[in-house]
Amino acid sequence: MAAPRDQLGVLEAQGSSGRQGSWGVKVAFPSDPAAPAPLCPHGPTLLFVKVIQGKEETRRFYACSACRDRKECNFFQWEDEKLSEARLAAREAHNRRCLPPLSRVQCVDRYLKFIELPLTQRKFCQRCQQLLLPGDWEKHREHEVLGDISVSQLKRPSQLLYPLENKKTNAQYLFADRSCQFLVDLLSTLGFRRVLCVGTPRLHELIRLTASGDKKSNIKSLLLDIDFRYSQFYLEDSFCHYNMFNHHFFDGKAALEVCRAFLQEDKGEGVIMVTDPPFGGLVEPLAVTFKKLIAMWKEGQSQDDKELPIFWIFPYFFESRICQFFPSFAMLDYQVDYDNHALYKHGKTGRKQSPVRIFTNIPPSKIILPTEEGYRFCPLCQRYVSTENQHCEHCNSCSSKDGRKWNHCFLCKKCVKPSWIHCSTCNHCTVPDHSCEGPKDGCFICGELGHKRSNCPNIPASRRANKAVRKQKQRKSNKMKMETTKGQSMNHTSVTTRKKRRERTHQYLCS
Ligand SMILES: C[S@@+](CC[C@H](N)C(=O)[O-])C[C@H]1O[C@@H](n2cnc3c(N)ncnc32)[C@H](O)[C@@H]1O
Ligand SMILES: [Zn+2]
Ligand SMILES: [Zn+2]
Ligand SMILES: [Zn+2]
Ligand SMILES: [Zn+2]
Ligand SMILES: [Zn+2]
Ligand SMILES: [Zn+2]
Repeated sequence: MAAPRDQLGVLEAQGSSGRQGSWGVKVAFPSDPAAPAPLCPHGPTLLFVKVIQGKEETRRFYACSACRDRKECNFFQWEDEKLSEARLAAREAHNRRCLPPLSRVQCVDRYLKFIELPLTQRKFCQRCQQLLLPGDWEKHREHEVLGDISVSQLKRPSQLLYPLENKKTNAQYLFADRSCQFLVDLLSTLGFRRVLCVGTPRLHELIRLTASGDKKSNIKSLLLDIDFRYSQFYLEDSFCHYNMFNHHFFDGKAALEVCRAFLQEDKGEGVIMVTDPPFGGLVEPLAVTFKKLIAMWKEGQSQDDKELPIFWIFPYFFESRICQFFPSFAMLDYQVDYDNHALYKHGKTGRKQSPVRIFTNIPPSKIILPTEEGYRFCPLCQRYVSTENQHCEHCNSCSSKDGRKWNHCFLCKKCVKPSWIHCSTCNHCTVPDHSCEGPKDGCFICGELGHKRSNCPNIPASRRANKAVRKQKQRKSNKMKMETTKGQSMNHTSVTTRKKRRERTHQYLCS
């Protein structure tokens, strides 16, 4: 039974489903909305439908909401499939086996014991990604163990833990200091007192660090993340093990109430949600989840017309898709940089321009972008824009999306990328080396003209990034091979060990 699971997300961006030449899967609505979705270890599954050439297949199926790779979670069930009692029992047993090794309460208990230990007894197993109490030492004797874990290390778990970079689940790309500091300063300038961090562990820790160091900016933060390792470092009121694709709290009602209380404190005043989901994730289930968090915040609100302030960090080519669900959102020009993403990081090793932006319902006029990093204020648009993003008098806006100067096309009546030309056969602007023969010569993925499969905005960013990273790695590896022949040997062991270590930790965390 082949589940078309790996194609998830292809149809997602820009609402491309239904176009000729497209294929993939999209989220569907259950025929019976009252019937609960079957559960996988990551909570309620989502209903998907396969779409080929714009046509939805009739048979729909449930699959994991969080993992876009069957290797990570292989849940599959046709919508109309009836399971035997035995299979249902086996599934329940599997879900139970996949529970984290420790309950939330046990984690907190261990953490409290750990911080009581003298420095010399505070150890962290790098292989198991776990803080060790003296009773655990023997079991980890042969593992790589870090000693003398200081309080400042405990306060920066995102630096102690290695990022889970598996693209199809965690895609844990951590903010570069510059972007993280910018966000913290901005939140403080805007006067927020509480931040609900959904999938932003590094921002969460920087907010807490800033608050403990500076009494004037005493912002509180609550982290919701699927990465269970973080539960070792926080008490119940500052971390919830959570799945943002189905609004599932792994620790049940108690955790949900922590989140509710956090959102509704001070009658909901002074709180903002900041989220940076995995880029390969589907926008629709995320939007459904965020609307549930908004509703939770609204319950505690007296004024109906207010909106929960949100920063949703995502690549710019998802603009139309995000605005479809949140019409009041605007995209800021600020380019968010990451530490561990070869393409989305600033400077020499990354490309200069990160495609990741902030989408928000806070008026852009209130958000000051740093002029020393190449932003300027446009008095006509009443917002900060990239310096090269010039105001187009015909569009009456600073129209560039990617930070470069775009050119106005009078025939298309809009600004277009600088490399594009107006093709009189196609009757619109597009890349110069296109073929004018119609949809079959357009993009293989979405059928649109103007870009090729490799640049399709409908491929999740992560996939494209992967490809570019693979290319980069290939180049590097070719270079290394050349160097090897010059007498150097490659260290295969370290790569294998790292891979094994990751697999083991993944078992510990997710299965
Ligand atoms: C792109 S990273 C963002 C990290 C952020 N840039 C930072 O530095 O704080 C995505 C984050 O979302 C988390 N995540 C991935 N899938 C998730 C899910 N289904 N539910 C909740 N969190 C998830 C990852 O563990 C990771 O921390
Ligand atoms: Zn799952
Ligand atoms: Zn260990
Ligand atoms: Zn302007
Ligand atoms: Zn224009
Ligand atoms: Zn044109
Ligand atoms: Zn043409």
